Amino acid sequence: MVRNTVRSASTLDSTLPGKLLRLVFHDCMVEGCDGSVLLEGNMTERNDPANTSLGGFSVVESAKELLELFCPATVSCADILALAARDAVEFAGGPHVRVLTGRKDGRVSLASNVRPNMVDTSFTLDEMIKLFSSKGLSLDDLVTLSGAHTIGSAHCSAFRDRFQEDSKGNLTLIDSSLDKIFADELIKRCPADVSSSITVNNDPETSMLFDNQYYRNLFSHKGLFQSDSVLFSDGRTREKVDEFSNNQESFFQKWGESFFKLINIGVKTENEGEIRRSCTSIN
Ligand code: HEM
Ligand SMILES: [Ca+2]
Ligand SMILES: [Ca+2]
Repeated sequence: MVRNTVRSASTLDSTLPGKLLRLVFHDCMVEGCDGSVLLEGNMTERNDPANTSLGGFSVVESAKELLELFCPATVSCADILALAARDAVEFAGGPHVRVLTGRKDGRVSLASNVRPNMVDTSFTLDEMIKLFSSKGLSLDDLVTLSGAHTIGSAHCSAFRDRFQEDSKGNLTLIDSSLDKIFADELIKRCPADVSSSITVNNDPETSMLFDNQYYRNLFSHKGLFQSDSVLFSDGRTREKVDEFSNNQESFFQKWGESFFKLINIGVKTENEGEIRRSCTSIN
């Protein structure tokens, strides 16, 4: 049922696979993979600036409504999210990977929990390594999971820190790790006074396809975020980038392992959680 819901929604809206994949990442980093990111309310995780550009919530809710009709109180929102992200990757051309189920939904969702647990594009490699390892994710997992940026898009503000605005309102590149021609294209699409709704493809070459193009882009200095570029510029991660850019099979195989680790972070069982009736509020 989750699969069919994701398939039909993604056929109508091709931006959904990227949204669903990002959504599970933001769920699992905060309070574990427990659907905490789905809860609506005044001070919930969704209100933190890192989460205001998240999407795909309605797909999770549609799958939930269907499941509640056919097997009430059985499938958690946290499981739906993990399954939906897995299917989204597959529909975008990526590998099919296994997902275990049995996650309970959490009852806690606090905006103040997001900042200390979420990565930011301005992070150094050391900061990213530290945060990932606190979730049980290794350096190789970081390189592999960053490959998610082979699909989806980003708002102009997400990479604005790579440019500086002069007194006339013109942007200039201040980050030498970015290709100049690519930077000019980004400035054209995202001038200083750009509307906050404008987005740019994460992968300028194959934005709809889950492939290893992300790693090739890093080689040609076309990583969109500073946190992407650093994976190529730092010797500790460059070797994996090199391997994945030359060998899609190897990326797909490692993706299965790393994604499996991601969607099992801090899983709640038994009385640690519940099976929500609706994904946007606790029972
Ligand atoms: C390692 C550090 C990471 C940083 C700093 C980062 C940051 C970002 C930012 C700023 C955006 C753009 C959001 C927007 O403006 O709408 C984005 C998009 C995205 N991220 Fe990441 N991300 C990271 C890792 C990951 C991981 C591990 C995954 C999943 C496994 C992921 C999946 C995605 C996807 C699929 C999108 C596109 C979303 C869409 O199309 O709506 N990211 N990321
Ligand atoms: Ca969570
Ligand atoms: Ca791609």
